[in-house]
Amino acid sequence: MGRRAKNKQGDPTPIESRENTKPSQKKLGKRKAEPEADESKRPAKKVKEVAGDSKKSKKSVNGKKVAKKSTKEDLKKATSWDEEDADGSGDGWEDVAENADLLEGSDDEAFEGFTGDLDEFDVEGDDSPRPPAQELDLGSDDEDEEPIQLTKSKSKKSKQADRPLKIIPTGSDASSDSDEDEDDEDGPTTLANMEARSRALDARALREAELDAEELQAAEEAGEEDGEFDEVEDMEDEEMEVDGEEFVLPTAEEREKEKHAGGPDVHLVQRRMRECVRVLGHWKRLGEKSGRSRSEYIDQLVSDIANYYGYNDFLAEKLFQLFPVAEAIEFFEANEISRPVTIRTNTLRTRRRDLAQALINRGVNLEPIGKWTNVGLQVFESSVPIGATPEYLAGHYMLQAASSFLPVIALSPQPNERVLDMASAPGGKTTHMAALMQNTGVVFANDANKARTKSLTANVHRLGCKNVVVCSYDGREFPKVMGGFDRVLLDAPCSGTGVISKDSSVKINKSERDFTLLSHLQKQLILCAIDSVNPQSKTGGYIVYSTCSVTVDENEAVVDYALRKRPNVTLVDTGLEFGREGYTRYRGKVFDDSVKLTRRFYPHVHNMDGFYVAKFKVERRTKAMKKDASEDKAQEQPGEVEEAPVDVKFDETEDKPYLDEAKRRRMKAKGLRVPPRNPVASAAATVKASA
Ligand SMILES: C[S@@+](CC[C@H](N)C(=O)[O-])C[C@H]1O[C@@H](n2cnc3c(N)ncnc32)[C@H](O)[C@@H]1O
Repeated sequence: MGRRAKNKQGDPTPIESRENTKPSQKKLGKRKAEPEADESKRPAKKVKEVAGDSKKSKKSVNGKKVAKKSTKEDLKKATSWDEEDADGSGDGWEDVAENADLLEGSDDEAFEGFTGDLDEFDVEGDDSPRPPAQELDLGSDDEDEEPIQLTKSKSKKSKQADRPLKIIPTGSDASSDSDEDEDDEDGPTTLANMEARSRALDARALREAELDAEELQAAEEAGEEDGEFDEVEDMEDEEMEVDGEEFVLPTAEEREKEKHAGGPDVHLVQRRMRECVRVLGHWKRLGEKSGRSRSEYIDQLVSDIANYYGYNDFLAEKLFQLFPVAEAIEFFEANEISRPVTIRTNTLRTRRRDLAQALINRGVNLEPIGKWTNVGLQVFESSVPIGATPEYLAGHYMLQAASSFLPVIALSPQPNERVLDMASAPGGKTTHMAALMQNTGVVFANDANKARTKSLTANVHRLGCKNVVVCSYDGREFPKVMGGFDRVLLDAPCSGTGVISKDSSVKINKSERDFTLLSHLQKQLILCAIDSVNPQSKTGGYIVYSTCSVTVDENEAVVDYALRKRPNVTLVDTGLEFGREGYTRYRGKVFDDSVKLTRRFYPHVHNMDGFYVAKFKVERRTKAMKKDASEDKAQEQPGEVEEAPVDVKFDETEDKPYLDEAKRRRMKAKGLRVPPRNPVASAAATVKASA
């Protein structure tokens, strides 16, 4: 079976953006049409954008070098949070796209600039928390309210006009509302009709997605046995010729030569990518004719993707493998575009409609994100910096990526519960949970990085969360430190491959070793998170595991590991209305069938950061479970599944190389002489972890 076919995943998402179903040739074609001067600089520019260290950037096209693969040895450095905010200075800027126009202004500047009167925002005392967020309904429940004219949104062209208009809407809420949705399209958007407008957009997107899906299906059924998009047939002959010459795929040697000569011309790269996508998408018809193997085309395409978008070869291939060929290009393209700026209303301080009104009055052009959240607002443009408004300073909202609402919605913490946020800084999700719990119960907000707890604490105070206790332990010390929680959120440290659009350094600084170490840390943390839950909780007994990464090693592999090591947990529905199913098979790995209950989110599909969410229910351990675990073990394929001891946390032999590595790092940090690595042990660890 071809590589693409192996990797292909069915699309369970009810809606996909129109872009998602377009073959990538179009996108690449568009690039071709762009001015040459800009184009030739593009890869180098991308690399230059890498935060803070343009010298890292080396190898590229046209003689420009793109950065060497990272040689970071340190797991800490492998994670996205350190690079983002190692000094904890990112107060309130949790997971937010860097959009200079909208977000400019540091916190300090913002405080200096604040001269307003907080009373005007009708801030309720913290002692009388607002009703739970679920009860808020923007617009429709308040017909007497004076409609607020969003004149700006009608008269000005949004800066986001070139992107899919909305963050992905839900598929389930469109059809029944269609009449009302269509209604009064041309009138001004008011707070009263905002929700309906939002639904209308959702409904339209659904209809378009359905049409796209139908078209796609029709195209597939129309005889393209290859199973990929077939809309370029007419262009076939034209495309096969490049500058009057027939396109010929370079050999591996030619590719090497080309690299040594300083990299290919950017136009050549574009053309080749287009050709490779086209041939791979029509393999039966075009592949055989080419006389080359599918893997030769794939190697060329991956190499060109790395070059064109500025990734190291390893990461380009790793991400490429996640998708069918044409979709992979969509993913890489989406990583070049910022996601929409979004804010979360802090319902401990205000209501969404009041916040919207206050911000509209300040010249902010915004809309509800979509029906799936009743606290989110998408900011299209603003004449004031969104991170420095009086409302921001008064804690009426958190600048927060839409994707990071998802794990909290899935966990759904209830009032009066005892909740652990195991890796919580800078606190976007902690403060969301505190609000859902209406400032009752207690949220233990933990983060191993003490520096980052500063911004966490600042946010907790700013947003008026009174039920939060901040602490700083290594998450792996739980439940020894504390256990018996009703719910636990593990928003795990990860590689950040879902947030490349906001941190492009990920493109070049992640190596295979980083993924190995991260996956191992995540596996350790998830077991500790599970063990910290009180299985007898009357109201809960849940854990949510999430990452802002799209790799399988950090997501399904971790979840599957937890299922194997802890027979007392089961995956349950996340309750999220959209998102693709988690993989149950991936490149020879087979995961538990229930892993399909987990959800994946992608920039090119949902117009959100790449994200992953899994929800577990934790039950009491019974003797039968222990027995089952050993029976399961007996049935395991040799070499495929690790031992699943119920009482033992980690297999020390298996973990020894990692533990040694951690010890080396600690010694290094203390300035002690570090013993040389045991090459046999490290190699064994790498082999085992990648098996
Ligand atoms: C993805 S960020 C968390 C973002 C946070 N949940 C939020 O919503 O604002 C991951 C966090 O894990 C923390 N971390 C890394 N290793 C950890 C460990 N072993 N135990 C606990 N926290 C850890 C990092 O300091 C980082 O703040």
